[in-house]
Amino acid sequence: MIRVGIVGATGYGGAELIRLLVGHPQVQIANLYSSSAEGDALEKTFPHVSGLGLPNLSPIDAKSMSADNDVVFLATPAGVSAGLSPQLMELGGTKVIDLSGDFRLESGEAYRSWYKREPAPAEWVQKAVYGLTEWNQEQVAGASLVANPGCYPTATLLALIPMMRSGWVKPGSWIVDAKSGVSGAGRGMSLGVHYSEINESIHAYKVSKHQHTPEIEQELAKQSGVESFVQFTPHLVPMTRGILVTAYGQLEADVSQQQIQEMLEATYADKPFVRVRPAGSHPHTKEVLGSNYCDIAVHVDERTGRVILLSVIDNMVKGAAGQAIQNMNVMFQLPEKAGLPLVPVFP
Ligand SMILES: NC(=O)C1=CN([C@@H]2O[C@H](COP(=O)(O)OP(=O)(O)OC[C@H]3O[C@@H](n4cnc5c(N)ncnc54)[C@H](OP(=O)(O)O)[C@@H]3O)[C@@H](O)[C@H]2O)C=CC1
Ligand SMILES: CC(=O)N[C@@H](CCC(=O)OP(=O)(O)O)C(=O)O
Repeated sequence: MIRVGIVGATGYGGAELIRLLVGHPQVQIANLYSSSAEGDALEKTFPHVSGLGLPNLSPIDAKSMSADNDVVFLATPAGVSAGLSPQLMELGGTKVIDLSGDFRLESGEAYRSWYKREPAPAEWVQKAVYGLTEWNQEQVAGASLVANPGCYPTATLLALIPMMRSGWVKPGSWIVDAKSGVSGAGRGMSLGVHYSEINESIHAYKVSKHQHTPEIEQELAKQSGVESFVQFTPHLVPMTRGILVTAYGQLEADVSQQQIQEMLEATYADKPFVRVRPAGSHPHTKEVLGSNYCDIAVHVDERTGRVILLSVIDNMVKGAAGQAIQNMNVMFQLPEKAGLPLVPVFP
C-alpha cells in the first residue's frame, strides 16, 4: 500500500482528496496534517467524514512527514508549498504533489508579478513537473515533485493545446471566457463568497489580472511551440462546483467543424478522462460533477471564421484532487484510473 499524507486536510481540496483516496485500492491515508487543529479528529471540522477511521490531524513537520509517507499532497494556499516542498525534497523519502500554484510558473519574475509573493527556490521550480497528465505523462512518471495544474488552466489547456498544435488557429487570437462555482475559492470566508451577495448574481473578476493567465500561456507555448497571449476572463457563478470554459479562436485555415472533431477524437482516443463530445453539442458542468472527466465540444461559426470550444470539469476533481490522484497513479506506475470515479453524480 502507498502511504499518503495530506496537508490542508481541513480545506476543500484536502476533503476531496480524502473522499477519493478512501476508495483507492492501493492507498492508505497514513497522515493528515494541519497548521491550526493539530491533535483534533477531522470529524470536528468535517462531520461528513465520520466513521472512516481516519488518523487525527498531526502538526506540520517536514522531518516526520518525509519519513512517514510515500507521497504528500499539499492542498494549501499559495506560499506554503514554496517553503515546505523544498524541505521535503531535500530530506528525500517522499514524493510531493502540490495543488497550489507555487511550482507551476517557470519564471520567478512571473510568479512574483501575478501571485504578489516571493517565488519558490528556482532550483526546485526547475525540477518540478507540470502535472497536466494527458500531455506530460512521461515526465510525471519520473517526477518527485509535481505541480498540479490550476482549475481554469486544466479546462482551458485540454481544449486549446490540440488546436494550437494543429496550426489551424491564429496565435494570439484566443479569448477564454470561464465560469467557476464558488468552491473554487476554497473554504475561507470572505464577502466575495457570501451567500447573499453572490446568490442569483454573476460577475467577472480579476479581468486581465488572473494568476492563471501566465500558466495557460506558458503551457500552451510549451506544447505547441508557439508563444502567444491569451485573453482570459474568469467569472463567479452561484453554484457549488464546476467550471465551464468557452474559448474563441480565429481560424487561419479552411477547416471544417468535422475535421476539428476528428482531430480532437484522435488526440484523446487513448486518454480515459477526456471525452470529446459530438461536434456542436453543449456540455453541462453537471455532466462531469464529482468525476475526473473533462468534456470538450467543438463548434465552428462559418460566418465569423471562429472556432468555439466548450470545456467542462468539476473544479474539485479534474481541476484539483482528481487530477492530483491521476498524477499519483502515474508516478507510482498504478493504473491511471485507479481510485477515480468513472460515473458523474447526476442529476
Ligand atoms: N478549490 C479548488 O477548486 C481548487 C483549489 N486549488 C488550490 O489548492 C489549494 C487548496 O485549495 P482549497 O482546498 O480550495 O483551499 P481551502 O482554503 O479550502 O483550504 C486550504 C487549507 O490550507 C491550510 N492552511 C492555511 N494556511 C496554512 C499555512 N500557513 N500552512 C499550512 N497549511 C495552511 C488550512 O488548513 P489548516 O488550518 O488545517 O492548516 C486550510 O484548510 C490552493 O492553493 C488552491 O488555490 C487548485 C485547484 C482548484
Ligand atoms: C472561484 C475562484 O475564486 N477560484 C480561484 C481559483 C484559485 C486557484 O485555484 O488558485 P491557484 O491555482 O492559483 O492556487 C481564483 O480564481 O483565484
